[in-house]
Amino acid sequence: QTSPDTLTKVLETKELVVCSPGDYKPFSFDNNGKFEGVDNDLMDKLAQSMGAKVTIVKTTWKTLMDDFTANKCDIAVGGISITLERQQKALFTEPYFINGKTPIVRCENVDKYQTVEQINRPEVRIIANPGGSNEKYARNELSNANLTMNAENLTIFQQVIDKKVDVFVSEAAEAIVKAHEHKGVLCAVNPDKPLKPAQNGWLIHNGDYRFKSYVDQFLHLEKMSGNLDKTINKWLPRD
Ligand SMILES: O=C(O)C(=O)C[C@]1(C(=O)O)C=C[C@@H](O)C=C1
Repeated sequence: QTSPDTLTKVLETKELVVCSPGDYKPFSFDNNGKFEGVDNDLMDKLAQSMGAKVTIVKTTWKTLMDDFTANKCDIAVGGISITLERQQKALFTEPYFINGKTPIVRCENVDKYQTVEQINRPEVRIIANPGGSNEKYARNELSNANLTMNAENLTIFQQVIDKKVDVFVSEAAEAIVKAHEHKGVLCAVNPDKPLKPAQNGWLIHNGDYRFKSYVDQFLHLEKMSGNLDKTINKWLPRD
């Protein structure tokens, strides 16, 4: 089996095909059919460096690895946590964001849900979106809590606001964005000290070290120039 050569393909076709679930602010979210966020800005710039344009292929957290390994796209983005399980199926770029599991709660409950011990109890109603690391974390680390699965990520926050559930443990970046969108109503519990740390990266096809090296260098230059921080700050409110 020959290794994939994504760089040559993109240079020739002038198209960078990007998989994204598109349900996760600040990284990639579907804004009336247009995918926006940190990762989409960076994909536009990455494509531009190869004289190419981005085509988005929408995926889901459940189907992400299957869609990627079935070659539906050249690179996958959208706030993907770097995990060893995923690394067994594909390569990751260098990390570009430090993240980690962070409870999102109604603000009056911040003191109540500071630790895993406080959340992992039968009387605590938690919620999760299917297919990604949030579901895994809820099932593995919060197995004593009362879990409701919510088919899609976007409507979870209203369930917390409406007191249908008490805690959504998600990633720090999303917790910060949602606390900002629902100021005084939803709060992120210690987003700077996650319950479980994670870093985000992008998926590169197995064996394609040439493209990995290219994208890693792109990220390295974005970091050195300060542009990565600028792009993150554009989408991630700090208040
Ligand atoms: O699976 C992952 O790696 C993610 O970080 C994605 C994930 C999740 O864990 O489900 C994280 C935050 C968003 O709520 C949506 C999806």
